[in-house]
Amino acid sequence: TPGLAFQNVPVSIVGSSCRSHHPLQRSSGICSSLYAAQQQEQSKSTEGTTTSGSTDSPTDSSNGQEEGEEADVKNLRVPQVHLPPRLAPGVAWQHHHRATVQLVRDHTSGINKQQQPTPQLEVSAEATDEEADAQGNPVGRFLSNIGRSSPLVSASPEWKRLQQHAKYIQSTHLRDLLQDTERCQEMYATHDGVYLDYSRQRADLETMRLLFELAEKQNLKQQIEAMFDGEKINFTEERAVLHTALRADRSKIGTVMVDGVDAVQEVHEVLDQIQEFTQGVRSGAIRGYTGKRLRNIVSVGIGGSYLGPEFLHEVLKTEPEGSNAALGYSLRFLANVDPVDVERTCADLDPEETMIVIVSKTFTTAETMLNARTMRQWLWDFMGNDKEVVRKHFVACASVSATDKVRDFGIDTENRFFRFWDWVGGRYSVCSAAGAVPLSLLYGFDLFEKFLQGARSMDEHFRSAPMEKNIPILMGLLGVWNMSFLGYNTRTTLPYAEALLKLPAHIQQLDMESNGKSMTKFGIPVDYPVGEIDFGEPGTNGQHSFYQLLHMGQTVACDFIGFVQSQQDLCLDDEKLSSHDELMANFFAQPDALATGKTAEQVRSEGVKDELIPHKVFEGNRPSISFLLPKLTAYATGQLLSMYEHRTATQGFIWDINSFDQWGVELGKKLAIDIRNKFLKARNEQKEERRAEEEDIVEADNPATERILNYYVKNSAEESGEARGFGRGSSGEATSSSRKSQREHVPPERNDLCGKNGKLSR
Ligand SMILES: O=P(O)(O)OC[C@H]1O[C@](O)(CO)[C@@H](O)[C@@H]1O
Repeated sequence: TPGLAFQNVPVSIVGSSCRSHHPLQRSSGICSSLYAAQQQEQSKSTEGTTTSGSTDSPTDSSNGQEEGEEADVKNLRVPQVHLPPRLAPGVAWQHHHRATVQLVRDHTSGINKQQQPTPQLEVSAEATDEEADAQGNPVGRFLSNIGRSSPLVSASPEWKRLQQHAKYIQSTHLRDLLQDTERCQEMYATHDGVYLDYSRQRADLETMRLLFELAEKQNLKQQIEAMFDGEKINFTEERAVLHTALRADRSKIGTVMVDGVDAVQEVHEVLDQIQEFTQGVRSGAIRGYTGKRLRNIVSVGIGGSYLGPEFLHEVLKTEPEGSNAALGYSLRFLANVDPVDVERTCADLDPEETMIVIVSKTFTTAETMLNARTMRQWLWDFMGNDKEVVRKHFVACASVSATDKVRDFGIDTENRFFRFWDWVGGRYSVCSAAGAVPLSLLYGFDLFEKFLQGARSMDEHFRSAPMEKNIPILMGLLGVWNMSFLGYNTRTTLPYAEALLKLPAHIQQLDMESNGKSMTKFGIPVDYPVGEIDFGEPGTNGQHSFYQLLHMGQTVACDFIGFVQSQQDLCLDDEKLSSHDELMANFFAQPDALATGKTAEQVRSEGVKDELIPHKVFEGNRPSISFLLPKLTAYATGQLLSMYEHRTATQGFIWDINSFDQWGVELGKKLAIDIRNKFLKARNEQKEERRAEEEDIVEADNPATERILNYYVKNSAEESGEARGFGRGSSGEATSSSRKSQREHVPPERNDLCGKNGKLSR
C-alpha cells in the first residue's frame, strides 16, 4: 500500500450499504450464519483460538491472540530501528535508536527533501537509553565504521555521479541511441534460454558503468550472498529471507542453517510429504468423507497466499502437460471476504468431491479465516456436523508457528498440514506449500517440480553471474535508474502471452508490498524516490486499452515479455501467418514505437493536414526492456518468477530499504477491526431496539466517518429487514451457511471431461 507509505496516491473506494440480493443469501441467510459462525469462533477466541487480525508475522499475532482480538491489535509490534548487525562490525551500540533528520515534503514531487544542505554529519541520533547517550553520536560512529558520512545513499559520490549523468541522458533521444551498434550489442544478456534486451532503456554504456559502481558501493553482491546464506536481513521482524531455499536442490542439504535448523532439509521433507499426499488424492487412494473422489480444489487465501499460485495456475491451464494432467479436476481460488466471492467459487461444486486448502502463513488473516469457516460450514451443511468432515476435506498450508491454530480449526495436523517457515514472506511463498499443494493436486507434483527447477536456475544465475551479465541485477539497477534518476514512477508488465494474465497482479503485490516504503534500514526517511507503481495486462489486449497513455501521455517504463513458440499455436489453412506470429509482430513493434516515436516531418510527409500534425506526433524516447523466452512452460515460469523476485530485492538493496517487511498494511487492518466492533455494537442496539431509528448510533473520530458509517448501518439494516434477527433464523435457530444445505443441494450434472475416458473411477 504505497499510498500509506511513500507515494501519495488519491484513492476512491466504492461500497454498498445494502446487503446482497444474492439468491444464496436470500434463501438461507448466509450473513446470518456467518455471523453465527463468527460468534461461535469468537467465544472460542477467549479460550485462545484465533479470530482475526492478520499480519505476515505469526509470532506477533500469536502474542495477541491469547488475549483475544483486541489484544491482538494492541500487541502488534511497531517496527523498531536497529542497525543490521552484519553491517556494523565492531560497533558496540546494539540498542534501538531513533535517528532524526530535518525533512520537508515537496508536495509537487511528493518526495521528502532534506531541509539543510547535506553537512558532513547531518544526522543526529537520540539513543533510547543512557548507555547510548554516553557513547556520543552512535549513528555517526556507525557511519564512520562503514565508511559513510551520511546514512542516505543519495549523499554518496556514486549517486551524485549518476544524478549528473542523468542530466546528460535527458538530452539524448532513443531514436539516436538505438543507432549506436556497439551500445546495442552490449545491452543484452542471456541465461538458460532467457534473452533480455535492454537497449531501449534511456541509458548508455556509461550509465551502466555508473550503476555498477553504485552497486559496488552498496555491497550488492554481499547483500545477495547474505540473503542466500540465511542471514536475518529482514531485521524489523528478525527473520531470514530464504525463498531461494524453497527451490534449492537436495544436494544443498546442510548448507543453509537458520537458528540451528537445516532449511533445505526441511523444505525437502515437506516436498516429499506433498508429493505423497497429492499423488494419493489423484490416484483415488485418499477420498472424501462419503467415499467420493476429491476432484475440486478450493484454495482459500489472500495476498501472497493467493496471487502467486493463481498466476502459476493460469500458466499451466493451457500448458499441454498441465491441461492434460488437470482433466477431471478443477482448482478455484477464494480470496475476497466479499460473500459474493464464496458464491462465485462454489455455486456449482459438489461438497462431497471438494477439498479445501487453507493457505495462510499466519492462520489468522481475517478474510481467510472467515472464508475458511464459511467453507467448513458449507461442508457441514451438506455432510453433517462431524469433525471427520473437516479432517477429510481440509488441508492447511501455514507457518510452523501456526500449528496450534491449524489444529484448533479441526485440521489433521499429522497428515494434512503442510508447513512453511517464518523465513518465507507471503509474497515470496509460491514455491512453498502455498503453491505446491493446490497446484500439485491439480497438475501433479512432477509439473510443479519443473517450475521449481526453473526458479532454481535463475537463482543460481543471480547468485553467481557477474553484474554485467546478471539478468535480475540488470533489471533491478535499471529500475533504480528509471525511478530515482529519471523520475519514472510507474512501470508496466506487458506479457505477450494470455496465459500470463495474472503475472502483472502478482508483480504488483510482490514489488509494491516490498518496496512501497519511505524509510531506510537505518530508520532515516529516504530523500530519493523509491517504490514504483506497477500494473499491467497481456498484449495485445492492453494495446486497445491503456497504450494510448504509454505512447502519448506519461512516461511509463515497460517490460515486454514474449515467447519464441506458443503454448498452443494455431494457423488457419487460408492464413499466411500463424496466430502466434501475428501476436509477436505486435510484441516487436511496440518497443520501437515507444522508443523512436514519430516526428512532425514524418507525419507531414504522410500528407496529414497541418492542423492535425501535433495530434499525430509521437514524442518517443520511452523506455522499455524486452524478454524473449523459448516457450511458456512450468520451467520458464519458474525463471520469470525468480527474475522478478530478485529484481525487487536488488532495488531494495540499492535503496537501503527492507524489502521483506510490510508494516504499511497494519493500520488499515486495525481500523477495520475498530469499525467492525462499532458494527457489532450498533447491530446489537438495533436488535434490542434500544435506539430510535433516526438516531445516529455509531460514533467515530471524525464527522465524515461518523456520517458515512451511520448511513451504512441504518440503510443496510432497513434494506435487509434482518437487523432484529441478525444471525438467527426466524425461529431463533442458527441458519445454514448457504442454499447448498442437505435438503436443497443438487449436485451438479456430470457432463464434464472427467479424465481421458470421460469418467473418473469411483
Ligand atoms: O498468508 P497470510 O498470513 O494469511 O497473509 C496474507 C497476506 O497478508 C499480508 O500479510 C498483508 O496483509 C501479506 O503480506 C500476505 O501475503
